[in-house]
Amino acid sequence: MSLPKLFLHVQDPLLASDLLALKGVQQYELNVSYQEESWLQQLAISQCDVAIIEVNPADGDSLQGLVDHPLLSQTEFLFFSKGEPDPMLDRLIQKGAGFHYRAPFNVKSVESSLNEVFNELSVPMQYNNPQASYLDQFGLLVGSSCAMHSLYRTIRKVASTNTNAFIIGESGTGKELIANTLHVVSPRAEGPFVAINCGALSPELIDSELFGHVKGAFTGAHKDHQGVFEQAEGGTLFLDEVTEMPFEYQVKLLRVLESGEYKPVGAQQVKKTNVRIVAATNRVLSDAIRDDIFREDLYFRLAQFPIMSPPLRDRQGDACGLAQHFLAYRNAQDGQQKQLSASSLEKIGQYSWPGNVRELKHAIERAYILADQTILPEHLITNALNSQAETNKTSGIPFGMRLDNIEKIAILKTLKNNEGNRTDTANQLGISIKTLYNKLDKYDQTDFL
Ligand SMILES: Nc1ncnc2c1ncn2[C@@H]1O[C@H](COP(=O)(O)OP(=O)(O)OP(=O)(O)O)[C@@H](O)[C@H]1O
Repeated sequence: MSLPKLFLHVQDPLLASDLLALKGVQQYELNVSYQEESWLQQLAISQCDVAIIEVNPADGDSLQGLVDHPLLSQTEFLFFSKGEPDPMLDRLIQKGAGFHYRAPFNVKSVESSLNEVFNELSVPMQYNNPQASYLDQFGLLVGSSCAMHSLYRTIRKVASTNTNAFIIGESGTGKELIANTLHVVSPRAEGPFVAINCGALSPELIDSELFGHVKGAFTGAHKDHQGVFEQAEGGTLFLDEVTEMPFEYQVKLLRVLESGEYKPVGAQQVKKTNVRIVAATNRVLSDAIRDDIFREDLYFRLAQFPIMSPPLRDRQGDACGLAQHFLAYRNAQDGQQKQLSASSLEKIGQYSWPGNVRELKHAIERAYILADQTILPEHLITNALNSQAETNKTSGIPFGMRLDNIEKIAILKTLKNNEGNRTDTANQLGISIKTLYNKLDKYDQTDFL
């Protein structure tokens, strides 16, 4: 396994030599900065896990540029400064960038930070027991790759603050799980975690679903109803697919975020809200803003802390580990001993998983159903992996297969065919989008962990 990478941008020769003498530094692959170039640009290219930066007055642009840069969440920063007040640096530290050491420096205290990060990054990837999961877990997330450890550190940093977070990533990468994890490791963990899918809100009831209503507010309002803001009071409100919220409601949401107040439909009094908002989207945000699908001002309100959810293809080694993990949990559920053959694991490792963890999880679920004891490559049904096998296995439905399994396969296959588009999938299957969401939710909750 390659070594974690450390970026060093230090002008003071004494400080540099003290740092270079640390054992904690020597265990990394070292990238020393070209002093004449912006350290942010160099870092964006070298993609190091840890960055030691000695800040000087000429660094304003780099510090400013880092505030909304994905590197902020991917890299552990150790800043060194002379101690003169620097609002931009303060802002970065508040956003969880890492540590700020002020002169005179005690470089020995840097050692423990470096060791901690190094240990997290150097997880051995040994696979030995086919009946067990061997991946690391943080909150509800499973994965041992560097990308996942970087994500765990980011979540830990955001969790301790009260800021809103915006999770950006492809469909199926685990954005809801990240939001839930952020909640359970935060001081709000005792409070509720409430998730809504902004794409599935019914247009007639959206006000009431968000802000609640009082008895008699409209025909059919037989009793008071709590909206999601009230349900999530003291906890976390997860706004999934926030970019799909109707444009006019985005203004309402923005107002609530700005004022911290909302009014249930038909109520006289406003209510104060105390929730952390975590939003998510799998859209390319710049496109959504440009195409007037999503309001830029709302984006800035929500994205106090952007969190990137890495695609599965960027989590080295995790695909096989997750397959093993899902299978181990499924075996435990049914008291079974099914195993993945070596060639199946090889295929899993080679495939790019465009549908990410969801696709992998569903592939294992289907393979588990189809295989007697050993899961062979032909049991692993995904369009790209084995389209011929898919046709054979699912067009001629095996005798005795449970009806709910047949339904599941039909839904997942149609979803896959529509590249994840739920509206088209629901239309083709002749069910409402709400029913589709309910069924997908049910699969996610009952399949495995
Ligand atoms: N790191 C992980 N460890 C374990 N399970 C995971 C992980 N990431 C995702 N999953 C599982 O994959 C499925 C999809 O995850 P999730 O719904 O959180 O993805 P998403 O990014 O929110 O998808 P979408 O954008 O389509 O809503 C879920 O069943 C979830 O439990």
